[in-house]
Amino acid sequence: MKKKSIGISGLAAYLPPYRVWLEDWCNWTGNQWPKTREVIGRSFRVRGPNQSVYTMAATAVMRLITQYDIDPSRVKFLGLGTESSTDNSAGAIIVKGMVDRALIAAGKPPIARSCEVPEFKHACLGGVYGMKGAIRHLALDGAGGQAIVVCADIAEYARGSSGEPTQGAGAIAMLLEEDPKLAEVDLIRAGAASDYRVMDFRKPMLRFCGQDRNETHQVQDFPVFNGKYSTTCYIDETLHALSDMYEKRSLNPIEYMHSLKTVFMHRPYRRMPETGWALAYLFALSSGDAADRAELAAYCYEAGIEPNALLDEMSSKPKVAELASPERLHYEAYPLAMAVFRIFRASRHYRREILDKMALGSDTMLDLGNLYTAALPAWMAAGFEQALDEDRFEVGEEILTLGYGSGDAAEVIPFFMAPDWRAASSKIGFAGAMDHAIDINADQYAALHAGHKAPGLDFLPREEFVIEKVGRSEERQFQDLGIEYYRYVS
Ligand SMILES: CC(C)(COP(=O)([O-])OP(=O)([O-])OC[C@H]1O[C@@H](n2cnc3c(N)ncnc32)[C@H](O)[C@@H]1OP(=O)([O-])[O-])[C@@H](O)C(=O)NCCC(=O)NCCSC(=O)C[C@@](C)(O)CC(=O)[O-]
Repeated sequence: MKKKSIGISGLAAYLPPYRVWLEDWCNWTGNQWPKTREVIGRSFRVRGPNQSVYTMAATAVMRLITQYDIDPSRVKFLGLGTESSTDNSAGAIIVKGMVDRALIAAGKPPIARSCEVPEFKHACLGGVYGMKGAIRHLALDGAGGQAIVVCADIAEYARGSSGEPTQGAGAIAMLLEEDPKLAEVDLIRAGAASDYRVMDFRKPMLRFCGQDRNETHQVQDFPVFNGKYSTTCYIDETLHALSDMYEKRSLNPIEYMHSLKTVFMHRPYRRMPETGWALAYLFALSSGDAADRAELAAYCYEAGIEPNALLDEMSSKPKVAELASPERLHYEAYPLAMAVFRIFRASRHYRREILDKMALGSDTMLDLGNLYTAALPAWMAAGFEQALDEDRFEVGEEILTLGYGSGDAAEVIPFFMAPDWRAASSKIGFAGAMDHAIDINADQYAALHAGHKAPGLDFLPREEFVIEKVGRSEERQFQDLGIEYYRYVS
């Protein structure tokens, strides 16, 4: 049986307008701007008082339907990937309800009545799992239809925590179908990994107890996390997912890495994907030919490390979950490899092998912070748009995507650029979605962060969903406590 070509035909974005410049934030908080610029980025967005993960998701879906002229009655799968949902029962059906009402009000047909509406949760990987679910749907019972997956999140961290400069908010919707216009997503040639990591980054419900949310009803969703340990988990899990893919495809890791021109990864902040890909490169050198091993040995000698000791460490398969204790959280899983990595980072090869492969869209990403599930698709959207401007992809070219979600799990999925990728990329409109921004000051940031109304922000929404009111009734005859009621502002 011939394998069906299924993948992505379109992408659309929504970002809340409220923007914090990290240089300003450094001045407000006494953090170092040179470090923040190098490690984290330039700015991030904050959700507004009338916004939730559902308003952002539904606005991105409306944009996708409009930009790609989708017939909603053909959409039989609407998946929501998020870790910021505020309803523990309903999920994507909320988004469907909002979009249907706005479509009907505009004289258009609603999304199919027979549409499936799952929500996918696994930290930042929920959107990738949603995309895989949609592809499997299109390959089986949903054949011939279309699917939409929307990834939406609000990444908010407690003030004063190490995660605060990595905040962000936004949503990316993707259209999936057979014979995709943008890129085929090849699940058969993908790799996966998962391992329980206790408390690298979690969101236990206990955090909500005692929150007084009377003013805007927004629940504060600050994670319980251990920054350094979370980066160790990211690196280890992405290495395992890559190994799975190499094995499945009988790839020579270093030859494969050299052959790729573009990589998009989960991006919680600027440095994380660079470090992850660079570690993968060093591991790949270790199983390469004599020249590759000589390159690795050169970095080892400069770092004062015996190459054989590094090779032993690389094959040691450390049990990262055993570092999940207060005494061991700061240990490196691969201490020698990390020391060699710092030498490699300063070498002339680093730009060619690491940074150049992540260049597409990466300047735009400096202004996004962490979008959790939407971080990887946002980078793809920004990257495809830049690739179109610079005519960078060949039809059939392989692009590697690497998703990661704390807790943790990773997915490495190859994309192959479709014949129509240029026309499909021209409709993404990512730069336009970024354009709309309102710079906020320290007081406004403090208010929005605390879930209060911000003084002096008189933004009038247009062509987007807002929360009109939040239910308060807990009567025996009628209950709607905490239910958000939405309006599409046309
Ligand atoms: C990531 C941390 C821990 C960093 O927190 P930190 O306190 O900035 O850490 P640091 O002090 O160790 O500094 C980091 C780097 O800055 C460098 N540095 C120092 N000074 C300068 C300077 N002047 N110029 C240039 N660089 C400078 C310093 O050398 C170091 O580089 P290294 O060599 O170790 O790579 C923090 O941002 C954090 O806690 N973030 C939140 C957690 C996070 O994002 N983890 C990422 C992996 S987990 C993940 O991606 C999943 C997630 C978070 O998205 C959630 C989900 O899946 O749902």
